[in-house]
Order: sequence, then C-alpha cells, then structure tokens
Amino acid sequence: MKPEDGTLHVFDDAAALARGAAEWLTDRMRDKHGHEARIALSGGSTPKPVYEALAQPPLDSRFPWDDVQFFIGDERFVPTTDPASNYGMMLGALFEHVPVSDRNVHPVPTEGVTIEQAADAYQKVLAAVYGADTLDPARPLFDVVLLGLGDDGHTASLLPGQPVLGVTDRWVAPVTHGRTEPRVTLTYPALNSAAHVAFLVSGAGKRAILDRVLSGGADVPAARLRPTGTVHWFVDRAAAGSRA
Ligand SMILES: O=C1O[C@H](COP(=O)(O)O)[C@@H](O)[C@H](O)[C@H]1O
Repeated sequence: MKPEDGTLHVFDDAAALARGAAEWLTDRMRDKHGHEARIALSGGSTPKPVYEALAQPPLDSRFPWDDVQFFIGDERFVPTTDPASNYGMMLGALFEHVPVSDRNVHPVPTEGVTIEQAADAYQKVLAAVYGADTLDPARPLFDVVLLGLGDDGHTASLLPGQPVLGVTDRWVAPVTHGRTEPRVTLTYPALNSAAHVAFLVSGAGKRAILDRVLSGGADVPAARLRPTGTVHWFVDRAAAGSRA
C-alpha cells in the first residue's frame, strides 16, 4: 500500500473519531441509493465506539439497515459469549440495538465445526451474497472494509509471520499458528477487493506503528494491503502525533 494514496482524517479524540467514522460509513451506504451494499466489519476494541455511534440517534435512523449485508473481517475461534468474540462485541455494541434483519448479518461459525470447516463455510456465504465465487475486478467484493491496526502491524487476523499472509487462492482462511487463540480471517484478496478501505486507529500506543505504516517504512501485514479502491485513515490526535 502506498501511504500517499490514503486520506488521513484526524479527530480530537476517540469519541470524535467514532462519530466521524460512523457518519462517513453511513454516507457511503446511503451513496448506494437502495442498491445492496456489503461491509466487512473490524473486530478489536477501536471500532466498538463506532458501532455504538451507529446504534444511536441520529445515525440509527439514517443508516439504511435493510440495504446492507454485514460480514466480519476476522473472528477469534471462540463461542459468541466469550469476551474475545468479535461478533459478541458487535452484538452488544450494535446489532442488538438496531432494526437489522438476521438475514443481513453474517457471523463466522465458531461452534460445532472445525476451524477449517468454519473458514470454508464463511467463504461460501460470502460467495453466495456476492453472487460469484471468483472476484470480478469491476465489482468489488465489499463496498467498505473497516480495519484496525495492531501495535505489531497486524490487521484483521493477518498476523506477522503467519502462513495466512501468503494465501492468495481463497477469501477466508484459518489462522492457527499464532500466539493467540485460533482465528478465522479474510485474506488479502478479499480485503483488497473493496471500493473503500477504512482503518480505525486510536491512542498513543498506536502512534509508532501508524507512523511507520504511513511513512512507508514498515514491512508489516497492514502495509502489504493493495486495495483496489480508496484508503482512509480515521485516527485521533493521540495516534496521529506530529501528523495531527
Ligand atoms: O485482534 C485484533 O486486533 C486488531 C486491532 O484491534 P484493536 O483492539 O487494537 O483495535 C483488530 O483490527 C482485529 O479485528 C482484531 O481481531
């Protein structure tokens, strides 16, 4: 990813970032004018306030809930009730509070299946909603991909040093060699096929890695994305540092 290709949006603090990113996301969905949209949501802690902002006035009534299909960019392979579950976080922050149909929300299966079966099943759901099992360069898989940035440079569950970084023949893959719990993640081909990719980065703890990625000097998973569409960085002043 070439840093100069991205647009930097700097906000005073994490709360302002959340409101700004939620408004931007709502506008991108309304741009579709009633045509179905597909979003990949980020897990982790940073997007939670964004989801909470979407679930509150005025965005809860502006967001076109019926027109959007929601996918999870990466999931820890734990039950939804586990505090580490990304979907569990999204339920509590967003989906339990808004008028979205269950038909529009696609969690990664994490119970009663092996992790390989979960990844295969999720790929099939994505392909069914996309309407094809190969990517059409003229028609992105996602309208928006939301992503976080780990302090080690990971994004989604593209973790440094993992075999998943080399996967190019599938959209969804298991991640089983890391120091964390096993995970299921969208791969580079899936994340890159997006009209818009938006990174959400907040807090002073992210300043160093954000600076390395934006200056083009970091060979970390987030920096190896090659999105087909636009790239946006939603950051707060604490993370932006001297870029604010
Ligand atoms: O493990 C994960 O971490 C990254 C970054 O999360 P954050 O808590 O630092 O915002 C996140 O993007 C990813 O979805 C998540 O599974």
